[in-house]
Amino acid sequence: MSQTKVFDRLLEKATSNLLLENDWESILKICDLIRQDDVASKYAVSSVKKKLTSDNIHTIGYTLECIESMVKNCGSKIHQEIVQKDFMEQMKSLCQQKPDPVKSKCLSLIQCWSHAFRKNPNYKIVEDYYNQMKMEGFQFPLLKESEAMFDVEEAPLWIQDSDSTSCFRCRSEFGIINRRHHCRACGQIFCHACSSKQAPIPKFGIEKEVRVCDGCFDKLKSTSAA
Ligand SMILES: O=P(O)(O)O[C@@H]1[C@H](O)[C@H](OP(=O)(O)O)[C@@H](O)[C@H](O)[C@H]1O
Ligand SMILES: [Zn+2]
Ligand SMILES: [Zn+2]
Repeated sequence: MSQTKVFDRLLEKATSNLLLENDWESILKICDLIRQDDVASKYAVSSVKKKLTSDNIHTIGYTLECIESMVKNCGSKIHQEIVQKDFMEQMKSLCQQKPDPVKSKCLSLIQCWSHAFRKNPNYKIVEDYYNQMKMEGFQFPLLKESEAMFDVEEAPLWIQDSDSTSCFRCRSEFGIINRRHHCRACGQIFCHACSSKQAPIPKFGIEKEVRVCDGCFDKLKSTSAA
C-alpha cells in the first residue's frame, strides 16, 4: 500500500467521530510519515483542511488535534502550508461558526502559532490574523507560553545539484559515471563511494534507513552507541 494511502487511513482513524478520546498512536504515525517525507506536507495539509469542512463537530475537533501535533512535530515544511491566507481564513471562520470546544481550540491554536512564529517575518500572517481577530472582539484564552514553544530539529535542505560539481568529501568530479547523491543527514552532495551507507536519523524523526555520507554515518553510529 502506498504511503499516501497509509496516511489517508491514519487520518480517517485519527479524526473518526466515533472516537471517545484522541488516537495519539495514529496522530504520531501521521507526524512520522510527514517528517520522513513519506507523504508530502502539501498533501497532508490539504487533506486536513478537507476534514475541517466536516459536518461532524467531533471530526473537526479531532482534526484540530492532528493539526496541532503536525505543527509541533513536523517543522517548517508544515508551517509553510498553514501560514497561508486560505488556511487562516478557514480557522477564523471556524471561530465564527462553531461552538466550543472547537471554537476555543481554534482560538488557542491561532494564538499559540502567533506567539511561536512571532520572530519569523515570513509567517507574519498568523500574527496579523491574531491581532485583527482581537480587534474584532474575539476572546482569546490566556496564553500558555510553554505550549507555544516548539523548535523541532528537522532535516537540512538539500544542496542544489547545480551548486556542486564534485563530491563534498573526496572532491571527485561528477559526470555520467560518477553520479551525485545526497546525504539525508547533512544535505550535502557526495559520490556513491562516499555515501553508500544507510542509517536511520532519529533526531529528524527518520526511523527508516536512508542514504547518509560516511562522515554522518560515523557520527550517527557513535551517537546511537552512546
Ligand atoms: O540518479 P541521478 O540521475 O544521478 O539523480 C540523483 C539521484 O536522484 C540522487 O538520489 P539519491 O541521493 O537517493 O541517490 C539525488 O540525491 C541527486 O540530487 C540526483 O542528481
Ligand atoms: Zn566522494
Ligand atoms: Zn552527511
